[in-house]
Amino acid sequence: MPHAILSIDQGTTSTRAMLFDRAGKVLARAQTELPQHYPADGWVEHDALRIWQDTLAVVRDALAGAGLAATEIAAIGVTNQRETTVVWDRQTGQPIHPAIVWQDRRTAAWCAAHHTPEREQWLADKTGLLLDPYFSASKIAWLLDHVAGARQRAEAGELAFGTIDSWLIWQLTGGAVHATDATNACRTLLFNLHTQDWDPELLAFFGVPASLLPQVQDCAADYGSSLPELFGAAIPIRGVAGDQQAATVGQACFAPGMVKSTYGTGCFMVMNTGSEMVRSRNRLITTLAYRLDGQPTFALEGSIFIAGAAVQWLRDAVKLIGSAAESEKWAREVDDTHGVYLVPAFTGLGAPYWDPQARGAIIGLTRDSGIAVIVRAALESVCYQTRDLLEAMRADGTTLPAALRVDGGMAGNNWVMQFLADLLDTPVERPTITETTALGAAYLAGLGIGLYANLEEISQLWACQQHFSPAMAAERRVSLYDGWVEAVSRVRSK
Ligand SMILES: Nc1ncnc2c1ncn2[C@@H]1O[C@H](COP(=O)(O)OP(=O)(O)O)[C@@H](O)[C@H]1O
Ligand SMILES: O=P(O)(O)OC[C@H](O)CO
Repeated sequence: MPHAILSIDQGTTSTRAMLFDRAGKVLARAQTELPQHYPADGWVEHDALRIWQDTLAVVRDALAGAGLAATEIAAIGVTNQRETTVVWDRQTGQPIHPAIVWQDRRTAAWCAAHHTPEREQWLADKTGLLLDPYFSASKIAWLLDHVAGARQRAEAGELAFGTIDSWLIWQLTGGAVHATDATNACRTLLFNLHTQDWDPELLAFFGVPASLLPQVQDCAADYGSSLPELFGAAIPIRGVAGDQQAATVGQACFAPGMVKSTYGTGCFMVMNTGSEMVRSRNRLITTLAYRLDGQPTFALEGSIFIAGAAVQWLRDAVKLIGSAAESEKWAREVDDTHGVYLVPAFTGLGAPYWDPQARGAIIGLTRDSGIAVIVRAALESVCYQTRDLLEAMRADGTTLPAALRVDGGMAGNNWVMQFLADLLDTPVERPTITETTALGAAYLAGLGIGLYANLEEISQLWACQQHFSPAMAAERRVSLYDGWVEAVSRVRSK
């Protein structure tokens, strides 16, 4: 059997293809940026056909880069930005509207109008989620209500819904397979974590006809094969997971209590809770880590909307730095921010606050506060927000991890990783391969095609590139975090 695995990683800002060998070594990669469309305040859209064309292009580039033919690829793994919603015509394969992206807030008023404490509880009990525009269901309902004729066509069975994984699988298989995996399904607000299937009561509440929905499968399963004419030969599609769940697999967080934290534009922290569906009392999400052989493995997730984006803001909006990497040099220039805190609530606050009305602030400025202090405060804010999530997990009664496994662009900043270890009083570990999202999808596809016998084999492949040990005095750690809690309280709207 061929030993290379192709991973398609369709993210919010880019589409990439990576080829891995069985040991997880990168053989080739190709990437292209994805344009963002903001047609109205709070609206964010993607061109779904462009996503498909970009996917074809990066896969072909990666194959050419590695000098491999499609016949030398054992399987395809697909991972994707989650929640983003596409509805298309089953006959023509044409989307009826641009994709509505996870960040899109157009259904905020609908969610607010339907919010009652009882309903929040009902939804959380079934789905582990909150009634928030972030998740797919209200986006689907919006499309059915605002695109002319869409509701009748959906009821007649003419339309299909999918998150980006389903959309790409449909296109890759020429419309033969309309499927999604359980980790993507559980981000829609339509999927019942207990029954592990679509829930008729939820479909009725959101007004979504069952005929729109893809079949829900395990993360390592048979998703058909790519059409032979696309890449020169058919390639089996055997692995699928949402990007944060794929990163959890790529980080080999397979034991309960293991946590990975991904620092890209935002930060997503996922704690494996095993077969136990831990219900957060602190506004974390209960979600799936993965589902294999019909067995769900659950997780607690905290989502922070602004992490690396705070560094982009320093670079692009206020122009204090010339590059993201330069932030590290500035942070090392001062030994303290002397009470200055930057709360990057640019788009409200995510977990555990869920406060869409909060806005950002810099607090505690004096005449001595220069560029270094402000840059350092921005980097520190990412660590304080991570501590907020760990505190919420601690308050939910989970055992805190022995070490935090990190990845994503910002994990390359050694100063941030050391401050993170200090502030959490927990070791931070950065793996040799930081493209853990693509790697996780490749591992799932490898499991699906039989290249790996089990998760144990995969966990042997994880290797630490750098370990950051906590070294801060307890007193300082406590007083710094107290200052952050006070700073957040000053920007909150409720
Ligand atoms: N050395 C660095 N220090 C701080 N932030 C960084 C550094 N390198 C990259 N970043 C930040 O990481 C983000 C890019 O990470 P990436 O994982 O590619 O994100 P995404 O997949 O969300 O687009 C950017 O927001 C950038 O500002
Ligand atoms: O594409 P990313 O890496 O920004 O991840 C997006 C998340 O899946 C949204 O829930």
